[in-house]
Amino acid sequence: MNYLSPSILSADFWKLGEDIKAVEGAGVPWLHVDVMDGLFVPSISYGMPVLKAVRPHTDMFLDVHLMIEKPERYVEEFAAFGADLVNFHLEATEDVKGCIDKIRATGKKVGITIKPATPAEAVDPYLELVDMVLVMTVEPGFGGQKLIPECLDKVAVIRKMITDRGLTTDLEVDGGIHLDNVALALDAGANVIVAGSAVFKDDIAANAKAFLAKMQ
Ligand SMILES: O=C(CO)[C@H](O)[C@H](O)COP(=O)(O)O
Ligand SMILES: [Fe+2]
Repeated sequence: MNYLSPSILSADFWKLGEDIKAVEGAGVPWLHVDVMDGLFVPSISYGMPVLKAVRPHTDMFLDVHLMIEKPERYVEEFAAFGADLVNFHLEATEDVKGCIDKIRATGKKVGITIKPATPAEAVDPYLELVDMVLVMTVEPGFGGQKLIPECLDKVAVIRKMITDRGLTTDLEVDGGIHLDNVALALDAGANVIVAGSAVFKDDIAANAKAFLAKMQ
């Protein structure tokens, strides 16, 4: 099953609710929430208050991408504020297993994320423990960047690991995905597609529907 997860990082925060309703109305199942701390990545986005504000107004699956140092400090709070899945970066913590366990204990789904320079093999020891692997296809920190094509090779490697072990782990790509390259990501083995700047511009519902049509 394929899922589109539009990133609200590129939404218009003056009318965030309206932008979210546009994608929900188009039939989009997931929503991607990027949290940046200005330390793990060079920018600061938003955090719990935005998640808390959005949660009561949508049934979409809230896919939270933590780009923060020592995520174990906050994963329980993000779960409590309405995340359905909490993704954290392997590079951001010295205790990956402990962080997975903390998220698991909240009853929410667990995702692990790797930056472009981190090899696919880094996820190997955790594959049985998580619901999703997120492969960054740009350097985390900003929306609107260009896809790094080599990252799709890692997607193919991780999809093979998942298949070989008989797992049902979701595999997400994030960064620089547009209508003209989404097929490459799907072909590499991704089944969850994040798109920010390609969705939250002009006619948002039409953009979302165009992605959904390419993802069936
Ligand atoms: O995690 C992210 C940035 O660190 C965003 O989810 C990502 O960049 C989405 O934006 P776009 O589709 O415009 O590249
Ligand atoms: Fe993201």
